[in-house]
Amino acid sequence: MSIRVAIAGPRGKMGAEAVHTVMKHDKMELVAVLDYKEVGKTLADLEMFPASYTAPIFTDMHELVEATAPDVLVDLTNPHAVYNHTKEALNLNVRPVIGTTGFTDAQLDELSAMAKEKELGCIIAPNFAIGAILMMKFAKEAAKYLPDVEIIEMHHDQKLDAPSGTAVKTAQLIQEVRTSKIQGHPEEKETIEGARGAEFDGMRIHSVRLPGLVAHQQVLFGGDGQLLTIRHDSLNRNSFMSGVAFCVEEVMKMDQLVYGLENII
Ligand SMILES: NC(=O)C1=CN([C@@H]2O[C@H](COP(=O)(O)OP(=O)(O)OC[C@H]3O[C@@H](n4cnc5c(N)ncnc54)[C@H](O)[C@@H]3O)[C@@H](O)[C@H]2O)C=CC1
Ligand SMILES: O=C(O)C1=N[C@H](C(=O)O)C[C@H](O)C1
Repeated sequence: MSIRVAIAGPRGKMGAEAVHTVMKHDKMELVAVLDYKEVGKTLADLEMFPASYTAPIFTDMHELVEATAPDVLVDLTNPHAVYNHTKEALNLNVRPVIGTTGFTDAQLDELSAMAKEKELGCIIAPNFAIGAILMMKFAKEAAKYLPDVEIIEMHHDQKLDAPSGTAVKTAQLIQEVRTSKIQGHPEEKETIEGARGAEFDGMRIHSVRLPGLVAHQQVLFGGDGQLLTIRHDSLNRNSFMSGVAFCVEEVMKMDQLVYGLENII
């Protein structure tokens, strides 16, 4: 039996890749897509997709679910839309696989409680690329020994949220093992606001946005006379697609929310 998949954000950079991934997958069926405005009746009406892509386009999640009964909703939209999409999907007994970043801690807690109550799988993955998951795992390990750390994340200049979901997740994983400390000189002062980056439990996170970049992060650890750099580069959005397919299959076996692929690989 195929897994019935719906995708929110099909015209986006990630959404379009995910459409191709699901269409090519022999265990999945793309039953519908969700957009925020009327752009056509089916994907085939859009120039960017071939005529064989006949999944209908909806602008309302309730109508989409009623008409096409998806098992899974993959969301690749934006930080403003994703929370409501996730909530609506859970309410309609559709399992969310969320790649969109920008959740608050309170939203994650609320969605986790909802998924638990409904006994429904839900994956919120700040990064689907296996190399990025390994970077985060290695950074967590390194922080046990080298607690002075700064994160530099670098993305394309169309990105809406800063810091990236991956940088936040990396800092949270490091926080689990690192003795809390304020870094840098105790009396340091910024002469231009923001010069030292965002502060997370004493760590600093720096966000670079430039055309030409895709998604890159380095985690720098400083020690006595030494520097360790752990770096990951996504060179294209195909780097995320095996993770998307993995999550769609995995979420069908789950009955609660998981935040971060490091918990299930
Ligand atoms: N978890 C991961 O591995 C990755 C996550 N991302 C995240 O995925 C999200 C999307 O990234 P991109 O594709 O680069 O952005 P994008 O801007 O290219 O695409 C977003 C799409 O969502 C659509 N959209 C906006 N509001 C909507 C709504 N209410 N309903 C349906 N569609 C809506 C827009 O029309 C647009 O086509 C971002 O939050 C980004 O951070 C991006 C890359 C990898
Ligand atoms: O917006 C992006 O492009 C990406 N967003 C995710 C994030 O915020 O970490 C994942 C990846 O870095 C690409």
